[in-house]
Amino acid sequence: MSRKKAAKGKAATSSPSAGSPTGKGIGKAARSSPGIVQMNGVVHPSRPSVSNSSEFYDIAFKVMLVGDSGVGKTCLLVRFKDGAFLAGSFISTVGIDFRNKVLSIDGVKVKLQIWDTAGQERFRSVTHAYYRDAHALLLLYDVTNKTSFDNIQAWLTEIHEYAQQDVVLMLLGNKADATHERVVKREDGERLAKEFGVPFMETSARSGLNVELAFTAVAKELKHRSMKDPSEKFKLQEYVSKEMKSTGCCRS
Ligand SMILES: Nc1nc2c(ncn2[C@@H]2O[C@H](COP(=O)(O)OP(=O)(O)OP(=O)(O)O)[C@@H](O)[C@H]2O)c(=O)[nH]1
Ligand SMILES: [Mg+2]
Repeated sequence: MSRKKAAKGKAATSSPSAGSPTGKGIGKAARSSPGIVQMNGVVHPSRPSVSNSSEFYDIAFKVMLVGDSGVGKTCLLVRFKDGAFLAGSFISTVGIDFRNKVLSIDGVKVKLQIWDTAGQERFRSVTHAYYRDAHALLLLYDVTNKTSFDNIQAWLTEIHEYAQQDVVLMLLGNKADATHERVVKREDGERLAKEFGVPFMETSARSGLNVELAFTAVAKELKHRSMKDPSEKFKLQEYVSKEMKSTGCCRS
């Protein structure tokens, strides 16, 4: 399998027309710059990147982070990408942003292009434009914020409306480290996820709990789907449950 070179992540604009992950935007990017084109649900680079990144990859996918403002989407991405926690004052995302990360999954280099959306209502129309090209969605709520949990149903309705039917979806209850402020029990998250048939785990961008696992599980599922190898059976829900059990509740 030939290796492609990953473009380095950089801030995107709040307008879908520039650096857009939409079909239209991709087409433009692929023509005018080292970009990406979409084939059979898998994103391939149109040609080797000329960016300053040295990371090669075999297959690439788009993953979108969604959920209410303040649930920790940006912090989760920064924790995954840089292994750090963005402490201090809360800077709400404007429009949309993205970062790339290449993971090695069973010997295959899987590039995740991770889109960090703005949770604020006023940017919702921007987010809508990006859904259709997402291969996976990580839907977050904040275990210390009941409203963010109650809004999950509305997010799921929106996902049904705008995302691909076969999008890989996972529910994450973030800020699991905040024991004293917790208002949503883990069982409540589990119940909701079961009701909607989506894999679930609690995470913490602060401690790193399950952050790697969440992205790896999604990358494994996407890689499995794209390879369509019948000898290799992979079930996202089972993988998540097994990984969670093997490390108790609290893998970091
Ligand atoms: N204790 C704790 N705080 C967190 C965690 N993740 C994020 N935070 C805090 O929650 C606040 C919001 O985090 P962000 O990542 O900016 O939230 P967001 O979902 O990106 O918000 P928008 O960009 O407005 O949609 C910040 O003050 C973070 O420090 C976590 O895992 N634990
Ligand atoms: Mg943000």
